[in-house]
Amino acid sequence: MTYQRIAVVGAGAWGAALANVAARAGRSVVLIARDDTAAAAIRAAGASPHLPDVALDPAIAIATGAAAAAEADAVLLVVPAQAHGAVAATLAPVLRPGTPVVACAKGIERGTRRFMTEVIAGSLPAATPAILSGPSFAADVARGLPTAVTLAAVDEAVATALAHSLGTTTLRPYHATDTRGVEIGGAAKNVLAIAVGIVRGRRLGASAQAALTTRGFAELMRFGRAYGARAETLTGLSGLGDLILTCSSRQSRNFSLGVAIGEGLSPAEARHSGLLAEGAFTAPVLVEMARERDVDMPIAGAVAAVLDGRLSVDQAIEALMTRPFRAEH
Ligand SMILES: NC(=O)C1=CN([C@@H]2O[C@H](COP(=O)(O)OP(=O)(O)OC[C@H]3O[C@@H](n4cnc5c(N)ncnc54)[C@H](OP(=O)(O)O)[C@@H]3O)[C@@H](O)[C@H]2O)C=CC1
Ligand SMILES: O=C(CO)COP(=O)(O)O
Repeated sequence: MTYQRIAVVGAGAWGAALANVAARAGRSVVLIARDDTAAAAIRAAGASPHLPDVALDPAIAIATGAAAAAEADAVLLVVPAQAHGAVAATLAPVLRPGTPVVACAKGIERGTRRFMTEVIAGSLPAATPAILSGPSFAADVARGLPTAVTLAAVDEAVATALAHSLGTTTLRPYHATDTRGVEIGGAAKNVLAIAVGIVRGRRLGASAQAALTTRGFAELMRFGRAYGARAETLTGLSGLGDLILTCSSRQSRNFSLGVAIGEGLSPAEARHSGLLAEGAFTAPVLVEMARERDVDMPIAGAVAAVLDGRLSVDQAIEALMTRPFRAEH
């Protein structure tokens, strides 16, 4: 089974890339921008202003307003994590019951401490929540470079149908049912990438970067286990895979935020780049949730403390390096 009519809600870098993916897979695609001004700019440029160098497939319809999603067989929700709930709620009056709504953001909702599929279930109780995550830079995906992601829904038939609807010879979606594992991997890796970026910016060396990425992965695994994820999901594309990508490339906005802080910008200055770094929003809530279940996450804790000014970069490094020696596992 395939979902033929796809609505992509959110016309930033990732929304534009996923709209191109769906069009390339032969689907009928509507890309829904935030407002008429944004839609007009996209139509004029033939591209999203957030991904200006990659042309949108001309077959993609550009629209505004939730009503444009009314005919959709499946919806990709591609706005920032903190906007998922509000934007999903606008779709409630128009979607048919049971329509799969795929969260494409990587984060945890602050305040409510909800994962992305929980946010969708809260705003759209009649929809079928799903999640897409994995190592995939929008620019690479939009250009048709080879990439692989995980697409999860609790009902395996839905996950499989979504994967068949979006998969092409350049984007391989692996289907899964562990939605919790997939959403935890995507959310946590952004926070850890900020830490590794700081180490790069401070020029602490490739060995330190590898150590921090690995110990970061241990934190991601501990958090995942405490919140019901399966280990094999966390070692898959949306956990380890995305962590490796995001902790090693300047293409990542989270890693780049860390680099800027490591090079000496204050967190406030570094966050003024205008680029979305989801890890900065997720860090405090990730740390709160870890504490709640007694999960030790010193690297994520250090990122949260640096971002909100409780620790300087040097104090955070010292705190991590002077922790008591312990067994690796
Ligand atoms: N870029 C990437 O490589 C990847 C991104 N992701 C994830 O996708 C999500 C979106 O990222 P990305 O597309 O890159 O971000 P961008 O900043 O490129 O785009 C965000 C889009 O969401 C819109 N938007 C922002 N706030 C709201 C709101 N309150 N209501 C409605 N629309 C809103 C923006 O509109 P406007 O332009 O008007 O502000 C913009 O179109 C993030 O969670 C990210 O982690 C996942 C994989 C890859
Ligand atoms: O999630 C991504 C790649 O998988 C994109 O990373 P950034 O949001 O850090 O740019």
